[in-house]
Amino acid sequence: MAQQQRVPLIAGNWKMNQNHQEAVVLVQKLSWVLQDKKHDYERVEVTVVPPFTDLRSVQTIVDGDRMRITYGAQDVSVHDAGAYTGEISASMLAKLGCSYVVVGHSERREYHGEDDALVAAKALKAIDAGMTPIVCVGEGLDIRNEGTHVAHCTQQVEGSLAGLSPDQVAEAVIAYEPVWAIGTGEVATPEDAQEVCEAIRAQVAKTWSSQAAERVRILYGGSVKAANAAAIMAQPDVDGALVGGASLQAEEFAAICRFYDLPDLSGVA
Ligand SMILES: O=C[C@H](O)COP(=O)(O)O
Repeated sequence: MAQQQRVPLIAGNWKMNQNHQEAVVLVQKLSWVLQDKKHDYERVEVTVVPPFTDLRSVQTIVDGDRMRITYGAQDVSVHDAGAYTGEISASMLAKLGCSYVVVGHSERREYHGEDDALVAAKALKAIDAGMTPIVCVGEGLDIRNEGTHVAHCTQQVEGSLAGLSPDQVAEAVIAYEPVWAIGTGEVATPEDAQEVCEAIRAQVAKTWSSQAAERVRILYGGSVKAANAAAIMAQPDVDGALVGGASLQAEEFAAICRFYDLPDLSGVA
């Protein structure tokens, strides 16, 4: 399905890296590099997803310097307030100016036992607070080797967006991240990324609406670098990237954000 009016989104998930002082330096550097290249944020949206402890500092620098970079959080509580030690509510994140909240990242699913129902509840909390959830799905190596990865991912989409209306799904972001490609240097081929992103869009059309399918942005994540971004982003159902390791280097991340300037090296031996 053609990309049409979907504005690509490049999101940098810093994971548990960068203290609040380092965060300010990294955001400033990213902004400078993009400014230097006259980056058009209407053409490609750029967001960073720092640890919770950095958000206030990132908010201050983004607002103070009137940056066009947006930012988000890596997780959110399903609870609104109260005795939930260690949890952070959606309203707290909204108050910090977060535009996005990543939910259901494979590291949350694996290390914190999060299932699709919890992920859907978190997505709804983010939406209720005025933020956009980036809902992550993806298969492990065993499922990929079995060849059932498409069914696995479409089922995860069904479960992880359960309860959202077609309009809410249209405004959401889905990230397809094959677990075997995260932080391993093992990137899925552009065709692998397209296969699953296309199937996810078809599933959204079937379960929600064709309009939601046309509007929802679907990102690819897993060892995205400047060297492979152009080929991945050229796929018709890939609307951006969720970038981990490479988002910690301002120059590299800025190059990914400007993927349309990069050569497509996929055919080069
Ligand atoms: O959220 C980001 C993904 O887990 C990808 O991480 P990576 O780019 O380091 O493979």
